[in-house]
Amino acid sequence: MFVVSAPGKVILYGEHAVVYGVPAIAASVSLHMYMFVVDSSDPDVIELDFPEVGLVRKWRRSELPWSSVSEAGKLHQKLDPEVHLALKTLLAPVTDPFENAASHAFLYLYLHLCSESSAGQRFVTRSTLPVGAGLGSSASYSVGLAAALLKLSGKIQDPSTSLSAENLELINGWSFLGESCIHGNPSGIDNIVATRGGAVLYERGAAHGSSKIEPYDSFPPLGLILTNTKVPRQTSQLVSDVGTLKSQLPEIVEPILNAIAAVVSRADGLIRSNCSAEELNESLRELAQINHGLLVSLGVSHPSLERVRQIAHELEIGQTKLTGAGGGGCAITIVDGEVSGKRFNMLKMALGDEFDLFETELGGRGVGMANLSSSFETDQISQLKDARDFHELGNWVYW
Ligand SMILES: Nc1ncnc2c1ncn2[C@@H]1O[C@H](COP(=O)(O)OP(=O)(O)O)[C@@H](O)[C@H]1O
Ligand SMILES: C[C@@](O)(CCOP(=O)(O)O)CC(=O)O
Ligand SMILES: [Mg+2]
Repeated sequence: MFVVSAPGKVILYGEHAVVYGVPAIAASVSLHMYMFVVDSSDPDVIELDFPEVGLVRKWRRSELPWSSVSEAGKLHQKLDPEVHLALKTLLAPVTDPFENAASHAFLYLYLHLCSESSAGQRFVTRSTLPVGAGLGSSASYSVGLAAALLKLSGKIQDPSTSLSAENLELINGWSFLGESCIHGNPSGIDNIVATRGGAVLYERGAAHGSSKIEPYDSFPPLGLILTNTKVPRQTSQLVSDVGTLKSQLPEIVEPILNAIAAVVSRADGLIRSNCSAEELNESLRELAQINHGLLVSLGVSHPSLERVRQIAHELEIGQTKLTGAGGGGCAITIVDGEVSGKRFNMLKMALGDEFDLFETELGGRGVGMANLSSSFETDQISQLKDARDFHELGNWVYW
């Protein structure tokens, strides 16, 4: 019995454009997805219990489309269309899009990493991250899933003190395929941040393995408020809408993507420079405003996100930008100076209960795993409340 965890992320600059090879800047957040792997009551059955997406499901291993899996597909470079299709057919009766996507990613990785003769297991998730809100819950789920199945299948040996660079590469590669099942066309930035943690400048490469990752050794301690508009949306739809706009109006969309690239390049230069904290904060706020405007012109904002922007502006709290795929979900406000309880509460009161506000630390640890003691009972999972409860479950190993 063991548990794995992976963090969510915020994209500070460059979302959407990153899908088309423009660099982007992202950092992990201190909200996590946890996946518990415990023995199933029936040795022939795999059971999923994912309360955040309302998924409770069981499959006999013999029902799964093992014959569609090829050895080449196991090299995890891109989705194998045959397995993808077999799973679409198997999951056609699952009409809820969240449940369908989570089951699809699970079974795709399970078929490739485990075998028909593996023992029965039960997989239970718990997440402190909002799902479908722009904070990379799909990537933290995919990273946790990849880590859990790689450990279960022995492809990652039980690590004693830390995960190796090879372990990390395996987890990141397989989690990208999980993200591909959920998103269709992910850039890879979310899964890299959920895997390695910290903060990075990421640029998607044209070929597998050619993406560039430039970590930040020290990321500025930005005062950041996260606001969840609670307007549901799916990243796959928003990414596909931007793709359609790009193919219909390339002469308009390409210059917007180039402008986003210039915003990211300017922000990267500033973060790596030794300019004063004040100058940095002011410039990063200005760049957030420009980046948001460019995302609006790509059609991925939402009236609820504009409301957060307007209120934060009226209260002179800072500059707000959507983060992640937009269309609802979360906004980040880069605060003018430090986040004080007073400013946080002012924004919270003005926005009201329709919105959830969080403070988060940027740049924490990536994927982790811990063995559970033999006395651990699955009933305990639903009683775990905060990061400390999860941390105390065992000796966690990280990268
Ligand atoms: N805790 C979880 N358990 C199961 N599936 C999850 C979980 N968190 C996220 N997912 C999957 O990720 C999808 C949401 O991803 P997405 O639309 O990219 O939003 P975001 O990544 O911004 O939260 C859900 O449909 C579900 O398939
Ligand atoms: C829009 C995009 O840039 C980020 C999506 O993030 P999220 O799923 O909304 O957390 C897509 C991607 O990079 O894969
Ligand atoms: Mg996502």
